[in-house]
Amino acid sequence: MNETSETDTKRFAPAGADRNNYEYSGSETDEDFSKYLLDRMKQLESRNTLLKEQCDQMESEKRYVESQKLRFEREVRRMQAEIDRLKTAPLVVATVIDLIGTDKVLVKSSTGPQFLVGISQFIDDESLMPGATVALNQQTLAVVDVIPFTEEPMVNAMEVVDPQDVDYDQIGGLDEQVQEIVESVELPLTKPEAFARIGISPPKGVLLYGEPGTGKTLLAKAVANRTEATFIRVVGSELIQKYIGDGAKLVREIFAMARKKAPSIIFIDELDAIASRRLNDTNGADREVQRTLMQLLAEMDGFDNRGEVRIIAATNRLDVLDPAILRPGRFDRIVYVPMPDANAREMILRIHTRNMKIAKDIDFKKLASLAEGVSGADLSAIAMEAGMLAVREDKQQVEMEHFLGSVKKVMSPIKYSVQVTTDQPQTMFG
Ligand SMILES: Nc1ncnc2c1ncn2[C@@H]1O[C@H](COP(=O)(O)OP(=O)(O)OP(=O)(O)O)[C@@H](O)[C@H]1O
Repeated sequence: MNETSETDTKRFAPAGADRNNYEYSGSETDEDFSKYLLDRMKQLESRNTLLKEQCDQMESEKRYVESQKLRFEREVRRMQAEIDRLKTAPLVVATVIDLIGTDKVLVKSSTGPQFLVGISQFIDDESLMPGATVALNQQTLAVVDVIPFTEEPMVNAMEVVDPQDVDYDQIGGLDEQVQEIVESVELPLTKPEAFARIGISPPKGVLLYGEPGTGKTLLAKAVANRTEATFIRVVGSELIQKYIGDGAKLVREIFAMARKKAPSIIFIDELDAIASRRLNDTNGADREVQRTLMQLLAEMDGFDNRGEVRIIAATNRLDVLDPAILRPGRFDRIVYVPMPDANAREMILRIHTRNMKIAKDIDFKKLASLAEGVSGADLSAIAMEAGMLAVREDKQQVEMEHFLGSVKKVMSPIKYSVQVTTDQPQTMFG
């Protein structure tokens, strides 16, 4: 320690002494100096520990930040993909009309015009056939996808009814109408050669019109049963309301299905919902109705009169129908289905009580005259209600009094509604 240099002496100067002017005099002991060094080492060690701890903490923060970075990078990639997806141009939907050679196809776009377009190499040749629905690239109009044919939405819009038990003898008072239906629907399906022999085309469609519950559906079911045809029932209002935007497509699919299941009868109930006269100020809903109607007209124009698909439509409002639907070649048989007169009412009551146990003295004539102004559906309700009264009284058979009670019950809403309509103006105008 005696050889300690001048700088060292300055550095080891005791605390509190003036370090620059300090002269090592040799009076300080080596012991003091070792103590000083020990203190200094302890200080440095604790400082080192502290820095190590800080370093560990920084390391773990770094790892956390790195994992966050990865997470955000993934999120950015996902958002980018979403933006790209949203930016891609929509595909145009079209129907294949014909295949031209191996690499061209004639399509009719959903907006109307026809195009001769190319086919993407990824398209399976087998699925590309006339009638298939395809997606076209918006710029090149090349076919990029074949949309699978689905019967699913249609199954809900229409009913394939089994009209097993309905026959003409269950229809009361509509002999003329039955005759019309036999000529225009039954015979073309069962004896097409008779028409060919004479050289005339049977009507494609029959339009039944009349009040609700007068037997229009019943007529259609009976003819379907006679001809053993598939009976497809479509309700016009459902076509529009339930399948907004899809009405036209459904009409197409319904006809496709009818052809597949031929012989078949398409029964369009509430035709007025899709075929009412067009108004000038067309809103979205009207346009939808129009598209559906146009598709119906196109389908009717497109199929062969002598084919095995017949159309029967029904409406309560002939007056609101678009004249286009009544043009020759479409619904060219228009049949009025009237409310039953007294004779018809008697007949309908007899039909609906056929399978009931009734007393021998039932005066059907009297019941029919009492039930003036009621429809076939009401008469069916009268028979059912009389049966219910007999059951309630635990009777062995249905008596005249039950029928009288039931006529009164079923008639009361009719009387009420007549009263309301005649009373109303009086109340309104004092
Ligand atoms: N002429 C009739 N002969 C026998 N039963 C009838 C007759 N008319 C109606 N009915 C009875 O009323 C029920 C309902 O009739 P249907 O569904 O055929 O009426 P619709 O004219 O098609 O009515 P909507 O216009 O409301 O569709 C039938 O199932 C049948 O029981």
